[in-house]
Amino acid sequence: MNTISSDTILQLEDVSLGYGDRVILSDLNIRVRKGEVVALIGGSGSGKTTLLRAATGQIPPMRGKITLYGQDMATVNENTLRDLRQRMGVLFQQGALFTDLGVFDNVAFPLRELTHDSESVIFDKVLSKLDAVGLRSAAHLKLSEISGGMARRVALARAIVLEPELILYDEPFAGLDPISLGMTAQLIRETADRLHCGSVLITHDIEESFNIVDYVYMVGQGKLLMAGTPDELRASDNPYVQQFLHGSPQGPVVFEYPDTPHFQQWYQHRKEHLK
Ligand SMILES: Nc1ncnc2c1ncn2[C@@H]1O[C@H](COP(=O)(O)OP(=O)(O)OP(=O)(O)O)[C@@H](O)[C@H]1O
Repeated sequence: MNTISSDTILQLEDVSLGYGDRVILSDLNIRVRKGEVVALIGGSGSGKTTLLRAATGQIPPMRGKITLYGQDMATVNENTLRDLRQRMGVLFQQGALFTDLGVFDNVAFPLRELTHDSESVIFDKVLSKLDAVGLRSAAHLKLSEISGGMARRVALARAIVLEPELILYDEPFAGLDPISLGMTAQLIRETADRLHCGSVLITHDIEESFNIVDYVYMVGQGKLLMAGTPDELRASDNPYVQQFLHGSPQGPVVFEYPDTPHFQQWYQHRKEHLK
């Protein structure tokens, strides 16, 4: 039975993810539709970046099925995977701009690499995307001449310049001042509405993201803790959800990295050497 509806862009069905034999997240059921902005929230080390890696085909699921644009990721070959990735924009946590290229050329890079657009088309597209992030008049600058927050906005312009069908944002609000933060949130919403693309937003910023997202998936304790609209999460009496939403240090959210046999092995080994 095909469980994918035509407007579904990304779907995870009963997916477990991890590295080697260590399971990080299990039994994930997630769906992102066209035009929808979805937030992925959870504590540090809960597996959010791991989930993004799985969605982009960088790591295979240990169990379950990941479908992107209707294609089962487990069955696609390298060429198809490359095509699928081209229809996807990713804004990584560390903006990952090319330091030897200036602002304009960084945003132009995907167009020059992946399209046959003429330089005059590229000129218009890049300036329009820089305009969208408020940096049109910074097009001529070198990366060494812009601030960290501006660099993140350049990275955002680059992530949307190909007008992708799915955009993955890894902590787009990190390191932004309150004005840039609000502007970036609005831009993410407007981009989704205008391109009718799906958007996945990894974030710790509950307040800002809840203003613009349609749906929230909250991960923790190795699983999906809750899925729902921002209002449903706010109304939830799940203690983990409440602790996370209110940023309380007391509660079920574990701050400590979990003890593992690998750590114990390393610890004993080190101790032996100290004797
Ligand atoms: N390449 C890897 N190999 C082995 N383990 C990894 C690897 N990458 C991440 N992990 C482990 O997977 C777990 C989840 O990490 P992940 O980066 O997905 O968390 P996160 O929710 O994005 O965290 P943060 O909010 O701190 O960025 C962590 O315990 C981490 O140590």
